[in-house]
Amino acid sequence: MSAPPLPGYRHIYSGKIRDLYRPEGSDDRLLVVASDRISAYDHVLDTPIPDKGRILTAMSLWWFEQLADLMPNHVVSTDVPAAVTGRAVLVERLEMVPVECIARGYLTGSGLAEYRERGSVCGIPLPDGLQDGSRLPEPLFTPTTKAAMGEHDESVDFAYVVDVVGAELAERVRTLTLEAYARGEAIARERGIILADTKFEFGVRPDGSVVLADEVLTPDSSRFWPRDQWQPGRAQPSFDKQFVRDWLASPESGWDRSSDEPPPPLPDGIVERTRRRYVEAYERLTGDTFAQQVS
Ligand SMILES: N#Cc1c(N)ncnc1-c1cnn(CCN2CCOCC2)c1
Repeated sequence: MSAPPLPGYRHIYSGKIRDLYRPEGSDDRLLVVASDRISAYDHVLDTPIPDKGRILTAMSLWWFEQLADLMPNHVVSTDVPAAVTGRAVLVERLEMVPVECIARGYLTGSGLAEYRERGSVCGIPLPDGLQDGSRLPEPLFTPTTKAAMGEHDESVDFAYVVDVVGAELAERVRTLTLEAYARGEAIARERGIILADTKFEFGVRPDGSVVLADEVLTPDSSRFWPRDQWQPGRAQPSFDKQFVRDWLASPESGWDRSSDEPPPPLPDGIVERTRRRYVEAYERLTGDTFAQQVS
């Protein structure tokens, strides 16, 4: 699903999963459009997951509301072109903070690798004996650079953030990151989902206020684990992507993950079961029914 042409909007950027447009004649608004694309093993798959863009857009909007008493956000309107209805949001154009603001409540992925090498994550020392999936003594602010498309973000320490954006803004985004994560983790936990870690992006308004931007607390910006299967000491199953990962790693796919070959198309059954996991995550978190659009 490539970025669709939208009359009245100029396409300005394509990420792995989402696309950015600017409304013609406006310099203070952007349109963020979520596709049905899904990534796995660092590849964007050829097979879309129907409704994924709509489900994650609805989930992000719901999270913005859950966090609205803690911080302002960039959402302006969901009155968007019919071609992208339900999977696009009109937002304030902000001066983006050039750092990925990551909160970790659990140790895994690159954080675990750094811990095993140095006993710390982003320069923050951690106790001995932590395993893959261990809950951290307290959530950590573990920022990274914003790498160019196709490159990997690099972990940085808080001093780097201070150097890049100044002490006041660095403190502010760290505080907001940890507050938003704590709120999200508590809400998700009550509903059977562990939010192991998440990535926020912030922007700054002309008046200097710091605003929550991008998407928030979705399975694309966070690790979602089923709480009832949490077991430190091993890789945790992904709430949303495990069917895809397991099939791609199975002999049935015929794919060699270590090769340079792109992954094969997904079977219909894997697509449908994955779609249902996104719907389940949305309905568990919000308590609402996801209304599939009849296009
Ligand atoms: N959100 C937002 C936002 C904003 N409100 N104001 C100015 N710039 C941005 C912006 C520009 N790029 N990105 C990186 C993430 N993108 C999100 C959309 O999809 C593509 C990737 C954020």
